[in-house]
Amino acid sequence: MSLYFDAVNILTEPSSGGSFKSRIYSARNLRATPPQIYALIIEASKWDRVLAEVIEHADILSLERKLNPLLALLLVHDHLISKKGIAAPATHPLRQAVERHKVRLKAEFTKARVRRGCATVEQLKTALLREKREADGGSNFIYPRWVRINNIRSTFEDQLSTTFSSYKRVDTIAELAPDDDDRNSRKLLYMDPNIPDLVAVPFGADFTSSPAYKNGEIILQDKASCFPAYLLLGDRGPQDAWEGDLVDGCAAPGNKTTHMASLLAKQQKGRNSKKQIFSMDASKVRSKTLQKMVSLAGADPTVTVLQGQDFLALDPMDDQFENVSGLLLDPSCSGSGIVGRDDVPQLTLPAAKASQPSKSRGKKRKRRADDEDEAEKQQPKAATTGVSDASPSDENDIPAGAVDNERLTKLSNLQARIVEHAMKFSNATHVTYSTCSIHLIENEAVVARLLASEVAQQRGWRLLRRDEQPEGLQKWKHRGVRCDRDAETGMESEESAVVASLSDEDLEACLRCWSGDAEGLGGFFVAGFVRDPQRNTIEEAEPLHEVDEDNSEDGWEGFSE
Ligand SMILES: C[S@@+](CC[C@H](N)C(=O)[O-])C[C@H]1O[C@@H](n2cnc3c(N)ncnc32)[C@H](O)[C@@H]1O
Repeated sequence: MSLYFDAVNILTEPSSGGSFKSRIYSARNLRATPPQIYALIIEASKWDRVLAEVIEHADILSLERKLNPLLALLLVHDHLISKKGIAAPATHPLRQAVERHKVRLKAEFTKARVRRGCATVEQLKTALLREKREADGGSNFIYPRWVRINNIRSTFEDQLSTTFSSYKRVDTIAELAPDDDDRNSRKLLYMDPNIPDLVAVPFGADFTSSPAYKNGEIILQDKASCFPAYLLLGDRGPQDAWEGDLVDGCAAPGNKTTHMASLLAKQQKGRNSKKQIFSMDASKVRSKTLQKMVSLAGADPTVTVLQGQDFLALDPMDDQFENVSGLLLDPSCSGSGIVGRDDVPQLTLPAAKASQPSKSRGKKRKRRADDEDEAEKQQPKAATTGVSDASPSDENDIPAGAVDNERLTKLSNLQARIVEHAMKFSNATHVTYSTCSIHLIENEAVVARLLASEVAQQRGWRLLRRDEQPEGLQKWKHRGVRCDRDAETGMESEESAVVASLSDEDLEACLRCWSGDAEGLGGFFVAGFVRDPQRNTIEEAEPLHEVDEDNSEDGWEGFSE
């Protein structure tokens, strides 16, 4: 019986990140084996819609007060579908609670099959998969697994002939959508047309035990997160490779730093790598992850990690940074673009019934205290389960969730300060600013503020136009918006509280990603700034990093540890 309680616990506890399978395999205090629990949940999720119907029509939740909807669904699954039946002794009270109703359950199961016009149980299984797919909204909302090939340790061609050698090429993201029950084992590969060295595979693909992943030859990084480094370093080759130093000012856990290092390695093929990237994070704890990622990617010769370094406390006039020409800024944001891409199966549960006098009430039964108490504790949490909170992406330090206007304003103030600071580096010519937020106040509005700022005006910073962007990004069609988008309809909202005062050309220069469309991404924003290196009128710049007490985020959880 512990199998069913373990499965219920796994499905109802909050997500702690990682794939669903890895969470089961790393869970503590399980009494059943992880393969048994995983198989039960995956199998039950294929039949959930019909089982919910059967349980409701047989009315067993009213009759058996020890059962809750999720537990009933798992038990009835094994009772009706599994060859071995319920994995518990025949005398177990919960097994009896189901088997007492076996005639009714079987009759309702047959009726549900006939209602769907299926002659056999096999046909019913296929019909249910189709129903589930349609209920999931078809193939438009695909979040594949994005894999970036790390040029420091490998090449695109090497990976195609090793890690992905058994994968079949597909031409669209939609083809990566689950169209059968075997989604985790299908080996399909989509080559991304916008970002070099990036591929997508079906979400369930697990590389964590592959040599390429363990050796840092491939890095699991979402497509949108690859925009900033590519926007900054572009399509250069050995002839016109990036020459100056680079700064990643808000770098942990290090996806964009290692992407910059990979792009440099590709551009500088054959030449000795030298320290060229200063990568830092204000959080000491996150800096440790940053250092680990840099080492795993083989980027130590190129990257100097400044652990626990506040970017705002760097002196842009320091000799150390004299050769810095490009800066990538991906500061803390609301994370409102992060999508919950948990692969936990979504189970449709039978409706819970108000407890009615049970047939078994009053009968003296040997009490199985542990199991029965546990069954009572495990009350249903929702009509469907397996929907855990969107876990924060590793990249974002602030968990996604409701954010109020005051908080958004504070965030945008800090974001603008960080990019303005970057614009002060004496020989900087390129800066990128990005967020995984969908809010205009953190995106186009920050860009508008930056363009109007004193440092941008004095030093001639302007946006990198669409026609100047790397080829792959010029092709990207989702551009800046003037008003916030309505979360429901996706249309620009006329009532948007913030309106970005940017020209059409400036909006074209901004790149946006949206969740819920056919691109397979979450919400993301990035803009590149450039300036003419000859224009340099700010040597006597204002004092550094004056903390504005009103807007100070120092005491605010999320930025500091
Ligand atoms: C969105 S995350 C960066 C993700 C990272 N760019 C990547 O791609 O893996 C923002 C990071 O900025 C750091 N941060 C925020 N303010 C900072 C500051 N003033 N100086 C340095 N790091 C800062 C946070 O600690 C957090 O790790």
